[in-house]
Amino acid sequence: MFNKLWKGHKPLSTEYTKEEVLRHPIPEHVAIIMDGNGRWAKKRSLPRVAGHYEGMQVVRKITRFANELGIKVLTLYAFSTENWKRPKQEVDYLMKLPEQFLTTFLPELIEENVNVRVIGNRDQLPEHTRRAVEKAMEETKHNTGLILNFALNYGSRRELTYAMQEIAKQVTKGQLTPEEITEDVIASYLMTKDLKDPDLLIRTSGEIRLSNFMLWQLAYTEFWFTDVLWPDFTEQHLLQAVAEFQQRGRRFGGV
Ligand SMILES: Cc1cc(N2CCCCCC2)n2ncc(-c3ccc(F)cc3)c2n1
Repeated sequence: MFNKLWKGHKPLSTEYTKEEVLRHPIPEHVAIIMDGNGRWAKKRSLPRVAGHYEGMQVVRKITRFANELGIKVLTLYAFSTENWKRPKQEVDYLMKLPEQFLTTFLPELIEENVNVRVIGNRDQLPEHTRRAVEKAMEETKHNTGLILNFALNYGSRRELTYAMQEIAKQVTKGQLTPEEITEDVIASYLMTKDLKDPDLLIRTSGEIRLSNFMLWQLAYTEFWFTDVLWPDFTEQHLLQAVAEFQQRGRRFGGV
């Protein structure tokens, strides 16, 4: 696969302050493809899993800062349906991270009124992983602060395929006519049915593709790419992404 690197993004040229960013509307839903963890480790002659571990620390830091900024939903692409193809040792390590993250940070997340959610196919997760995420979802389901939404074993095409199958069943049963299949009906069959679409998508590490992530939901989302590797992503990078989002005039297809 020809990996076209995103050269359009200059290094952090303009420093933004939290106060400046808070003077303008904050994107309600920010989605992040947290890429570059393996490369971060390779640059330091470390094993790939060291990059994943470091990336997990950044998840905590950025979650806290997103909450401070008043972002309502933060969706993080933690594991795709394609990631099962990675070496078994790496997949086994990755499947331990949800548990490790929640064991360490769930008390703080509860303290900060964060509502943990997961989109993706949980049936295929190891029992210990599924148990950890379902416990966190249960223990935070009444929290009304930031929705921290992990995409875990998530694939957009699988999500769309399942939605179409369920809608077709409704039509077969005579409970839905083809004319009644509207965009809102389709959206109501997606895993993100309770969430508004992302306003801003961030992808790190210079890759410029969606990688089977929220293909329906990102129809009108602003994209912000950076060459920064996820383990090096800081609050200042999030401020820059939000500030640049605020400077763009979104038209939702209009003029
Ligand atoms: C598989 C995986 C990988 C993972 N990485 C760390 C971040 C960079 C991306 C790859 C590695 N992180 N980070 C946090 C979680 C997680 C998932 C669900 C949950 F409820 C709580 C935490 C996670 N899960």
